[in-house]
Amino acid sequence: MGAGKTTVGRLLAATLGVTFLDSDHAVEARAGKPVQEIFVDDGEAAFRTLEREAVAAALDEHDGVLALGGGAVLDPATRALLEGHAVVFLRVGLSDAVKRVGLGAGRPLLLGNVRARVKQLLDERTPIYEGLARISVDTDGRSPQDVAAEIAAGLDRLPHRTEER
Ligand SMILES: Nc1ncnc2c1ncn2[C@@H]1O[C@H](COP(=O)(O)OP(=O)(O)OP(=O)(O)O)[C@@H](O)[C@H]1O
Ligand SMILES: O=C(O)C1=C[C@@H](O)[C@@H](O)[C@H](O)C1
Ligand SMILES: [Mg+2]
Repeated sequence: MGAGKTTVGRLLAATLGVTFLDSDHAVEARAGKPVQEIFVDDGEAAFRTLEREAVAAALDEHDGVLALGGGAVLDPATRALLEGHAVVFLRVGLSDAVKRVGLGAGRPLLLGNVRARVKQLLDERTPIYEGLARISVDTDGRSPQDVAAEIAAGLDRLPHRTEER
């Protein structure tokens, strides 16, 4: 959270001239309410089910840049579906992440002590993100435009890019 997936993903799609989709927005469209309301009304497990379905549909139907919710890759089925895709990991350190998410509004998993929760999530998830990524980009102290430009250059260098999307 706060890595900049939504912000950078949108910029990258514009740079590449392709469409942009965010899995959180797709889940919200399916549920008819914001992510944090799904967590409160229905619980995290219900959110994760909707997220798994939304990501699977997006990978099947959408041909542009897909920004994933921060926890989407915790699901083994989602990880399997991402194989062969040009997965990008936006690396962010604790300090920049905390600055970017502020009080954590709209991010239910950060409720309570934002800094401690961000640290815990980064520690738990970084190995998973690193294991999936074809491209990793450091984002600390850099603008979203700069990060998007580095990803676009990295995609150009990936082998068999056209077959893999
Ligand atoms: N490289 C950056 N430098 C500074 N601020 C950034 C950068 N990238 C994103 N931001 C800002 O950080 C905040 C969080 O970014 P964003 O919502 O894109 O993160 P996210 O990874 O999509 O988070 P989530 O997992 O909650 O969906 C936004 O206010 C955004 O403008
Ligand atoms: O990191 C997470 O688990 C989450 C990140 C957000 O994108 C949302 O998908 C939701 O708030 C959960
Ligand atoms: Mg996002």
